[in-house]
Amino acid sequence: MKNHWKNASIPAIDKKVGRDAQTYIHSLTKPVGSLGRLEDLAVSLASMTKERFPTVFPPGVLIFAADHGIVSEGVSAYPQEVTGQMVRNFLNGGAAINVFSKQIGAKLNIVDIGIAAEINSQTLISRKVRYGTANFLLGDAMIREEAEQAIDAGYQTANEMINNGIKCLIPGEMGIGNTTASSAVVAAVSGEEVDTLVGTGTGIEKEKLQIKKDVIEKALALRKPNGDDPVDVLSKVGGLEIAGMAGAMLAASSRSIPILVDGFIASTAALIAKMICSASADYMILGHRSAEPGHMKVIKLLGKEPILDLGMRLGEGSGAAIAFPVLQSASLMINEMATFEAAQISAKKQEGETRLVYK
Ligand SMILES: O=C(O)c1ccc[n+]([C@@H]2O[C@H](COP(=O)([O-])O)[C@@H](O)[C@H]2O)c1
Ligand SMILES: Cc1cc2nc[nH]c2cc1C
Repeated sequence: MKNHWKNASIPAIDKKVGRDAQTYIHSLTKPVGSLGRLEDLAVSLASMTKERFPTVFPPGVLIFAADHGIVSEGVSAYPQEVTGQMVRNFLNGGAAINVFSKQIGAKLNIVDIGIAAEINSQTLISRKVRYGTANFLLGDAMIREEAEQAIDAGYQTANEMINNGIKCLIPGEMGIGNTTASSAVVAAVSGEEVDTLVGTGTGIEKEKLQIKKDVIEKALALRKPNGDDPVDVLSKVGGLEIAGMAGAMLAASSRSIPILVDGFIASTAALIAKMICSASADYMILGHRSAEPGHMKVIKLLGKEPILDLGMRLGEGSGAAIAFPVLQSASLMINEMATFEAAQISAKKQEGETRLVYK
């Protein structure tokens, strides 16, 4: 098995292009700094793409779907079959991410990286590593080679979308039980108390929440993942879609393509990608803050401020897709606004005044 991602090299972001973009933004027809974080986003996009006039269109939404053996411990509000059923919904165009992908003009690809069922479809990309992970309370979720293979599937499928012209990657996921796997992964790599990380996921009741916390604590004690080894953590308590998204992020960063990161599960994958190669994080922009409590911790570890905070907790890449128009505004601003010089507007502020003065 070839692991393409192991040979990847991630170029440094170009801070000089970022500084040039910042200077140029100051010459646009608006009071200095008045577009707030939109200006910072434009500078980040310039440094990532190495283009003074960065483009993020078209975006590509790449969804990884997989199942989780841990679901048999009663940690989700929904049965395992919903993963495959929702994938059919994606293929039929009826899910939230279909609607939002269409709204933002995104290309949308769905990858079966480990659904515990057979789905026959021409449009589903089949990169099944195994039929769901094993119940990680009873044994490792998967073997190390499978985690590596899943990272590679993500790396390759993202590279294909980039070859086909996407300018911004939105990795998404579908996997009943994956908030349990993500909480376990974050606890393992951060050393944070499980109690502070675990949330209700798809909407479990109080009693189930306690079971979920106990299951994760017991599993971490039994599996003993090495928090310094991201592939070990993935294989012991992780998930195939988390590995796939991490691989996709490694691919995008190696190609200087900005990554718009979704909620708790996608951010957990971002953390894994960052552990594999820290330079990958320089290409990540957080789309939104999920309602899942563990996301707060992951956001802190990634050291970035999410664009939106809408109380969303759907997954599928949906929060990032919703944030995409903001990123697009940043790109269009620097690409299309007139400079003071071109519009013949005096750029000089009068003492105590911020109004523009027309010549
Ligand atoms: O992205 C998030 O922040 C998020 C938070 C809670 C739930 N989800 C979605 O819900 C599923 C996992 O929830 P659960 O309760 O089955 O672990 C999975 O398909 C995710 O896409 C996603
Ligand atoms: C219906 C449904 C849709 C989802 N999309 C992402 N995770 C999900 C979980 C459920 C249960």
